[in-house]
Amino acid sequence: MSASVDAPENATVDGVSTVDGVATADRAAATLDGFPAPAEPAHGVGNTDEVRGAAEAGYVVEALGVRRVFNGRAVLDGVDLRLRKGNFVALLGPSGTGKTTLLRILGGLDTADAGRVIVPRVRSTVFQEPRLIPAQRVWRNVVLGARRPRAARRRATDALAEVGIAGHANAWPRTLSGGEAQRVALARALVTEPDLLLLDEPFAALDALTRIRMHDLLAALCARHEPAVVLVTHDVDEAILLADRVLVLSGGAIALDQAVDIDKPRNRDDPRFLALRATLLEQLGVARTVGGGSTEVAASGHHPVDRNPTTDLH
Ligand SMILES: Nc1ncnc2c1ncn2[C@@H]1O[C@H](COP(=O)(O)OP(=O)(O)OP(=O)(O)O)[C@@H](O)[C@H]1O
Repeated sequence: MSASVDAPENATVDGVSTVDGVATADRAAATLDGFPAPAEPAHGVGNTDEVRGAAEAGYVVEALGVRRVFNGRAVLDGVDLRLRKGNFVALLGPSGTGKTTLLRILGGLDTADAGRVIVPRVRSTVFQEPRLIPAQRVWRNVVLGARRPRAARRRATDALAEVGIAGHANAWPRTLSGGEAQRVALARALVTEPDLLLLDEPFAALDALTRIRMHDLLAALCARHEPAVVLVTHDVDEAILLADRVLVLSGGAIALDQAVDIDKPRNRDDPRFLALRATLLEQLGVARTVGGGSTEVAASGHHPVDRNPTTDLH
């Protein structure tokens, strides 16, 4: 399905006029049912056949032949990714394989050198650090990107209640624990009701018990809001627990696209879970597996970090 073409920035790629390398389908265009003609896409992108075609096919995200070159090296070279509303994919891969780069391109924070990227206009990113503004109270942090500031306070309160920390609305960010701060970041990401939620190792800095709670929270929020989700993680178990599909990025492209056909909530002792974990670790070049705990691909990309949820407390 690769449609990779070499093209300079701010040029027409495969007929999709791009301002920043990302063609943006508007919310209506990206819905599955009752598809109307795309209207007013962001970034000055015209109503192209490609944007319309992706939406008509039911894709919220359509990235084809994505290429990104840094210092003469193609970090991404022919990445294809299509997502429908409610799809949840986890993106695994050794360190430096371009996971964050792909996420940044989907989020409009970076530009593909070639290929076609269609994403919905309303999208949010959660990073490993909560990135809260210290001088703003929690509720104001939540509604920073709100489009209707008048109802902001109520919407912030609702969003904070949804992530379980309504009582902290008036707090300053510095008074929050790491888990609470990341809940605020999640509330901020969801308050705009994004069609695409991009998560870049959002739980990596949290202790193991908080991480488990955040997994449950994220699963519940995604079931309710049904955005398309791309989760970058080094934690193979996290990927299997949460995602409907696990992708492995290797050699600049998606080397494995594996459906997770296990009922939710998923149990790490389930034989299907264990089998999939072994498959993914093998794909990642990791020979060792760990029973019971989470198996994380270390930053070097070649060795797992053994974790035990009951003892891995910071
Ligand atoms: N702005 C940039 N300029 C130059 N090189 C870059 C830039 N951004 C990323 N790179 C390089 O691209 C490669 C991929 O980086 P990226 O952060 O996307 O990898 P990753 O898979 O997310 O890694 P990790 O798992 O360690 O977070 C790395 O070699 C990185 O140094």
